[in-house]
Formats: sequence, structure tokens, C-alpha cells
Amino acid sequence: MSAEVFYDDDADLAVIQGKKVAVLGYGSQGHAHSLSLRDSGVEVVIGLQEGSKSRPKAEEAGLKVLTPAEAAKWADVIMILVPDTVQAKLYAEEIAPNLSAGNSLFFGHGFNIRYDLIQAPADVNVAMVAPKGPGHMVRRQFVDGKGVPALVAVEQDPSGDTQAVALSYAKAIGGTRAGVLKTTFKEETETDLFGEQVVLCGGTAELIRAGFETLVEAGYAPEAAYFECLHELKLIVDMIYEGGLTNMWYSVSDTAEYGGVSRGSRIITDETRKEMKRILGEIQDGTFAKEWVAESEKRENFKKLQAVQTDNQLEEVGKKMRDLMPWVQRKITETA
Ligand SMILES: NC(=O)C1=CN([C@@H]2O[C@H](COP(=O)(O)OP(=O)(O)OC[C@H]3O[C@@H](n4cnc5c(N)ncnc54)[C@H](OP(=O)(O)O)[C@@H]3O)[C@@H](O)[C@H]2O)C=CC1
Ligand SMILES: CC[C@](O)(C(C)=O)C(=O)O
Ligand SMILES: [Mg+2]
Ligand SMILES: [Mg+2]
Repeated sequence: MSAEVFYDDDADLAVIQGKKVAVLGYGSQGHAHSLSLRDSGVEVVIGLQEGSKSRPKAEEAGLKVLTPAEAAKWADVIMILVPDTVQAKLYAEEIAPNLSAGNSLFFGHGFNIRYDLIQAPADVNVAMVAPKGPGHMVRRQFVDGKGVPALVAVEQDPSGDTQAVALSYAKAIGGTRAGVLKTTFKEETETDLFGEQVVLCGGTAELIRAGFETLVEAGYAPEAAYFECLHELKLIVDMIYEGGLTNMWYSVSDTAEYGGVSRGSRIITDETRKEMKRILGEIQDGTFAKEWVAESEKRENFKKLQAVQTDNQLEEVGKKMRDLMPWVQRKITETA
């Protein structure tokens, strides 16, 4: 069954303009949501701890900052945009004691609801507005008059109008300009985790690194390897983004096309597909969530794995090459 999609005409901005919105967190998503909500005429405050590094950034942007507890108490709609692994503690200590019947608890990702780390009272609305892109791109697209597609889901709806509120919120951050798909917390969480682990972040990073290292180990110049395995990827992905795989195959040479269609399945093998299913299983049965919540405490293994990704020849060469191509670089954000 295909998903329901909503656009600007399906959402009424006045709904969210009539609510007091607290955005907890001023990071990648938090800065994008709060600035675009404000630019859309919504009354918004930011919830951050005393001494938070983000406080000066939010204040410099002209936003009012309260503690998370004060912001939650003040608001009708509380959007939680702090890291997934700190949300349950923040909820228990600062949000739950300040919730009133009819308040709405919003999320940018379904992790804590899907894995029962947060259980909201039955008289509180629970919904999700999850942009399908990095926060800095969400803000950049909004400022450029465009939008990043988003997902909305409603888990609890005691007020009866939670979907309309979520769609209105999505409109205020530019989501309905691009299209907002209706989903569930379960579907969003499981597909989002699968996408970022297997394809978008984990799979792509390993593919790039393995390709680069194979060429360099064979004696080719690291700069040439960088161009082939990383730089040019954007140009290929742009073609896929604009017209699907068909568009990409049409545009590349027939030498690239034959080489690709005859060799690609030797890289993504039946064993790779089996591993994808195993990873999906770990997401569905909660193994990954349990592992990540435990790891997030001390992050010892996480730090080692991060170093493998960042302290390597690919990243050194990449920095040097990008310094020679200033047009490639764009500041990650205007505001955060
Ligand atoms: N990154 C992305 O683009 C996407 C994220 N999401 C989801 O959005 C949510 C937010 O993610 P993201 O924007 O990456 O988060 P970030 O890591 O960028 O959030 C950091 C912000 O949270 C604040 N913060 C951290 N801990 C606490 C706390 N205990 N109490 C109050 N504030 C705290 C930080 O304050 P300080 O400066 O003081 O550390 C900072 O303002 C997550 O659910 C994520 O899955 C969904 C789609 C994409
Ligand atoms: C792809 C990573 C993401 O899911 C996202 C930007 O959508 C995230 O969690 O950051
Ligand atoms: Mg995502
Ligand atoms: Mg994600």
C-alpha cells in the first residue's frame, strides 16, 4: 500500500501559529526547526540546560532560552531534539513533571517511543515530524524557499487533532513544500536506522574507504583515488537523485554501464544481502537499540570506531584536495 503524502495545501500554518512551541535542544535539527518555526510566525522557546554550549548560539540568533523544565511547563507542544540516548532521562526528570493534559510531545525520530524508553501519559498527544535529511540541510532548504521531505506519525491522539498539528508544524519548517509522508513510529524508526547503518552512512562510508584503499595499496596516486572514489560520487548521486538509477546508467558511458552492471553484484554479494537482513533483524528485535543505549554511556568502543573513520589517509588527502577546490566547500550551517 502506498503512503499518503501531504503538501502545503494540506496543512494549515495557523494551527501551529496558535500554539506555544518548546524546542528542546539546539543542535543539528533543533536549530533548523526553531529558526524556521520562528520565521514562520510561531512562538518558540528553546529548552537547554544552564551552562549548555548551545545557549549562546540560540541567544545570538535572537531566540529565548529557558531550562528544559521551564520550556516544557510553558509550552503546548514540546519537540524533543536532543540526542536519542539522553531523551529518556530528560523526559523523566524535566518533561514529565511539567506535562499537562492536552499537551503534545513531538519527536524528530521514533527511537524512544518505538523501544519503550519513553511512555507518555494517555492524556498527552504523541507525534513525530521527522525531516528526511540532516538538520543543516533542513534549514538551508527552508531559507532557499524549498524544503526537505519529512515523515509524520501520530502515536497518541487524545485531543483528536494531532495530525493537523503535526502537519502544520511540518509546514512551518518547510517539509510540506517537498512532501510529507504519513508513517508510524515503528516504520520510521526501523527504516531510518536501517538506511543510515546499511546504505546512507555506514555502507557508503565503507564502500568509499575500501575503494580508495584498494587503489592506493595498488600504487595509484591518493589524489586520483580520492577523485574516483569520493569526489565523483556526488555527481553520480546527483544523477540518481534527479532521475533514478535509469538516469545515471543513461548518462554514464556504455563502458561504465557495462562495467557497473557486470561487476556491481560482485561487490554487493548474496552474503552482503544476508548481512543486511541480519542488521535489519537486530533493529527489529531491539538488539541494536539496547547495544547503543549501553554504549552511549562511556562510548569507549564508539570512540575507537570513530577514529578509524576520521584519522586516515582518505580524510587527509580529501582535506588537501578540497582546499584546492574552494567552490566545493560550503559552511555546514549559517547558524549552529
Ligand atoms: N542530525 C540529524 O540531521 C537528524 C536527527 N534526527 C533526530 O533528531 C533528534 C536530535 O538529533 P540531532 O539534532 O542530531 O541532535 P544533536 O546531537 O545535534 O543535539 C545536540 C543538542 O542537544 C543538546 N543536549 C544534549 N544533551 C542534552 C540534555 N541532556 N538536555 C538538554 N539538551 C541537551 C545539546 O546541548 P549542548 O550544546 O549543551 O551539548 C545540543 O543543543 C534525534 O532524535 C535524532 O535521531 C532526525 C533526522 C535527522
Ligand atoms: C541519515 C542519517 C539520519 O537518519 C538523517 C540525517 O536522516 C540521522 O539520524 O542523522
Ligand atoms: Mg534519517
Ligand atoms: Mg537517523
